Amino acid sequence: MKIALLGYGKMGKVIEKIALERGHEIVLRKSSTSTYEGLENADVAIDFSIPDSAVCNIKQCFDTNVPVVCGTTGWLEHYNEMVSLCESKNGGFIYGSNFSLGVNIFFELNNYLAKMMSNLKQYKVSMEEIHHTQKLDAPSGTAISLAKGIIENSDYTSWALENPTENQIHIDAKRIENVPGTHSVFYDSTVDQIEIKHTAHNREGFALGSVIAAEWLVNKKGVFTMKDVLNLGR
Ligand SMILES: NC(=O)C1=CN([C@@H]2O[C@H](COP(=O)(O)OP(=O)(O)OC[C@H]3O[C@@H](n4cnc5c(N)ncnc54)[C@H](OP(=O)(O)O)[C@@H]3O)[C@@H](O)[C@H]2O)C=CC1
Ligand SMILES: O=C(O)C1=N[C@H](C(=O)O)C[C@H](O)C1
Repeated sequence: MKIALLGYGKMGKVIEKIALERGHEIVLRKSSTSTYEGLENADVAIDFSIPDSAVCNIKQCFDTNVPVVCGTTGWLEHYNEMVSLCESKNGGFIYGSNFSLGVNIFFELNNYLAKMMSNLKQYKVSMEEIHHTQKLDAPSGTAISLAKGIIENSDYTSWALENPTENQIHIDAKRIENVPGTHSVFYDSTVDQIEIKHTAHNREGFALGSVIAAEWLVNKKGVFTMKDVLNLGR
């Protein structure tokens, strides 16, 4: 499979290593200063760039008729627009806030726990995410997905980084040198605390998940998620 890497930073380089190990070929390594030359030869593109460039990169893939897996976070206000564009251009598109298998299982666990806790009003939910200091967006895309899962299964209505109201989920976004990504969900009462937590030890899980998603997306049309790729059911 011929892969175009849109973004060749910390993630792009780990994705390249795993893609080569799995027998794929890299036909483009795009950074902020290079062009899209080579994209037209790709079977699939994998975008791990920056919040400000993701939309432009995705559009370029649709225009070039190359299916695209996007792991870049911090651009979600344009997600619905990209879904409509994908449908109108008959493209292939997967966005995932987190491509690791562990986090995708954690998402399911979070939904289940939120449903169970929804009638137990003595517990108050909150979240913490910890990432390296180079991260451009806060809260993390993963934290936003976790909050969405809680909102869909409870009476919480939105999230807030500061001064949450009664119906808002507080997300504490911490930045600590060299942390690849740690997410916790807490339910606190006056007598105890329940905590679920996912800790990434390195970036390999994210990268492997994105390559598996790319292998799955080739020759497919439509908008999908990691849940489809991993066949985790609806
Ligand atoms: N979904 C998931 O599983 C995961 C998502 N992420 C997300 O992936 C993104 C990238 O993370 P990371 O690799 O750590 O970040 P880095 O800062 O290490 O790399 C970003 C790369 O994007 C490049 N870039 C900037 N502008 C463009 C552009 N217009 N087109 C193509 N590339 C461009 C940069 O190029 P230059 O060097 O020239 O500036 C750089 O190579 C982030 O949004 C992060 O949140 C991260 C890990 C897992
Ligand atoms: O920027 C990162 O590094 C990460 N970003 C993703 C996010 O915003 O959730 C996924 C992972 O936690 C690492």
